[in-house]
This record gives sequence, C-alpha cells and structure tokens, in this order.
Amino acid sequence: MALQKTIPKETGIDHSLDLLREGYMFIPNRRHSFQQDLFATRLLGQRAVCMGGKEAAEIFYDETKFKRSSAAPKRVQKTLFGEKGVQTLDGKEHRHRKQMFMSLMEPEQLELLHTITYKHLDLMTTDWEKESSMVMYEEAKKLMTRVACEWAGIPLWASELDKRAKDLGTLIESSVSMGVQYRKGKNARKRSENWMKDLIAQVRNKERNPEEDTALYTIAWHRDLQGKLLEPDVAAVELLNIIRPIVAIAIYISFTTLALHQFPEQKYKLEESEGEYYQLFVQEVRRYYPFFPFAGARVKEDFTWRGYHFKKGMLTLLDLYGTNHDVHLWENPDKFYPERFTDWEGSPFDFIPQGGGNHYLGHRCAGEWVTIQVMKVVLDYLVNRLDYHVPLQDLSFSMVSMPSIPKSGIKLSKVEKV
Ligand code: HEM
Repeated sequence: MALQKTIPKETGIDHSLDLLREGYMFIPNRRHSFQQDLFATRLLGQRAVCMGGKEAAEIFYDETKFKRSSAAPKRVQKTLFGEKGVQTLDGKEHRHRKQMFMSLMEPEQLELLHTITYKHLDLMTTDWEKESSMVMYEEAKKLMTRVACEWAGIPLWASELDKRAKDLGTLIESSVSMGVQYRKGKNARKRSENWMKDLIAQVRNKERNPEEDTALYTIAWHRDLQGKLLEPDVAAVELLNIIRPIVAIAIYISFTTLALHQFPEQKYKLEESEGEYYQLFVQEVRRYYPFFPFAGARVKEDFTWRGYHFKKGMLTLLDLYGTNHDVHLWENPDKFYPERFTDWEGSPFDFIPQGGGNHYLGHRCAGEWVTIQVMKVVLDYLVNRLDYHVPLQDLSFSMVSMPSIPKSGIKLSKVEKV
C-alpha cells in the first residue's frame, strides 16, 4: 500500500490577514518556502489547501474530484459573481448552463466583436484628440461598456454611459474589499442586476426584440434541464456575467498600454510583424501581469493525490498567478518575453490566467477568446493608428490589491490618430 503523506501545514490560527497583506504572492511565497506544490493553511476560519503548477491544475479541473457549489465566499458572490450563476453549478446543470455561454463564442460573434470594438475605439479616439490628456483605464471602462452592450444586444443611451460604466467598474474593483468599498460593490450589483432584470422582462414580454445570436436573447430564452426559463434574478446574474467581465478587459487594456511603454523594443517588433506577434504579445500580457490570483473549489469525495489525502468538503485554492510564473514551467518567468509562446505546446493546465481545463466541460473562463480578440484590436490600434505621449507618472501596480490596476490608470497625452 502506498504511504500516506501529510500535507505540509503552516502553523497559526488563521492566515486571512496574511492573504490580504501578501495578495498575489500569498500562495507562491508558501509554495516556495515549503518547496512543495501544495500546503495546508487556515483561511476565513476554515482549513484550506492551496496548490499550484501544471499537475495541480490538472487535478483541480477534474470534475470527479472537485465541485464548485459553496466554494466561493458569499462576499465575492455579492459583488463580483452574483448568486446562483454558472460559477456555482456542478455536473450536468453546469454543463448545460455553460453551453449557453459558449454558444455566444462562435467565430462569427467574435468577428462581430472585432468590428464593434474597432468602431467604438475609433469614435472615442476622436474625443481623446480634443483633450490635453486622458486616463486609459477610465476611458477603457467606458469603451468596453459600449462594446459589451452593443455586442450583447443591450441598448445604452449616451446619457447613461458614465453611470453604467462606473457601476460595472465598481463591481470589478470591489471584488476583494471591505467596509465602504464593499458596500459600494453590493449597491452597484443591485443596480446592475435590476438593469439586467428589466431588459430580460422586456424581451420575455416581447417589448424588445434583440437579434437571436445576442447574449440578451440567448439568456432571456434559455431553458434549464427541466425545460423552464431561468428565474429572472438568475437570468440577470448571467447577463451580467457577460457584460461585467467584458468591461473588466479594461484592466488588460491598461496593462497592454503599460507593456508597450515599459518594453519599447516590443513596439518595433509589433510594427514589423505580419500579425502573428500580436497573439504572442497578448498572451504574454495575460501571463506576466496579475489579474485573478487563484480559483477556489471544494473536494467532492475523499481522494488521494501524490500520496496526500484530500478530504471531502475541503476548500482548495489553485494558484493561477503563481502557475503562470512557475519556474518549472516558464524560463525566466519574471521577464516579459512574448516569444516564449512561439514554442508553447498549448497545454490547458500551465498557462491559466483565466482558469484551466476545457471551456465547454469545466469552469474555465467562458470569455477567454473574447478577451484575446478585444486585446488584439486595441493593441493593433495603439501600435498602428495612434500617436501618444506617456507623461511622467507613477506607473507601478500593486501585487497586494486584488485585482491589481496600474496606479495612475496610465495617463496619456497628445493623443492623435495617424
Ligand atoms: C477580463 C479578463 C478576464 C479574466 C482575467 C477572467 C478570468 C476568469 C477566471 C479566473 C475564471 C474562473 C475559472 C475557474 O473558476 O476555474 C473565469 C470564469 C468565467 N468567466 Fe472570465 N475572465 C475574463 C473575461 C471574461 C469575459 C470577457 C467573459 C464573458 C464574455 C467571461 C465570462 C466568464 C464566465 C461566464 C465564467 C464562469 C465559467 C464557469 O464557471 O464555467 N470572462 N474568468
């Protein structure tokens, strides 16, 4: 019989404060000091196992071993995710709901997204040209609110743009917050869900007729495994599960702008490229900069992995940031080097900024292709169609606040189309 090993464990009553203090580096720091891919700790008053690396990701995305129901803290559900959404489902019910999301990610819809993103970017640039300066993160949130709404079939009046973009931004920014910021996040979710609920009701009452391939239509008329339409509040959460993360791409747009500035030699390579380098650059932005620190699940049934016992119900966190920076998987992981993706084999478990595994069968991000598409359009625009200056500012970003956003928001001046 194989020898049962004890998962290395950090001492202490609870390490939630350390998690807040160390942010993205909480799991990588301990993986490093234990010299192991996994360790046990206590978070939010309960025992938790943290793990990282390719093999850990492979086991974490094995549906027979982990489940998602009751894994996400209520706090995160009340701001970022919403309640009873696809993130909290398991098994057949999850797969059926996930198919609804993935049906929106066909090549034609991604092509349409390209066109819409380019159109709004070009329109907004005309405004930026008139200003002495602009802050990329703030503008990108508005850009992505316009893009998300048009792509999803949601009407958006010019007069409501600022209000909606602000609420959607608050949902993203307050995902790991406390006190006033947490309350702001909860209120922004309430307003945003009510907005979505009204739209769903209008479609079901036939007062509004969005195109059939839009998210608004698809989610309003989606039927569950029992053949029933989704409850209005659940449909609202799922529609927001499309809109909110599209607006969150504003963070990657800001990091893309930062990377072009921090690594000026890259701009030359992009200008010279026929297009392939854009894909490599975007992948490297998603690998290099911090976004989601980890994903959480609970052990479905007792099992043993590498001689370690995983007990039913135990909270388990997979180190997304640390896996993307794992020295065993990436050479010089702290170097910004897009060429590394030329020879990357495309494993679904070593490069996991938006989760790992299979998009259709597991919990991997439904919007990964949307994210890449939008980032490529914006990158191409920044490199080939825009002249701008990056004035002196604090270009740092935190490795503690989650999600991390460049501190200055990336201020640009003298913006001009070329
Ligand atoms: C802005 C960049 C984005 C990042 C960093 C990101 C990251 C993630 C991560 C880490 C997960 C969880 C994976 C897991 O639980 O194992 C996830 C799930 C999800 N994402 Fe994204 N995402 C992004 C953009 C998007 C976009 C644009 C959409 C929609 C158009 C989207 C829709 C979803 C949905 C629906 C899920 C839940 C999937 C499921 O539980 O099956 N995300 N995302």
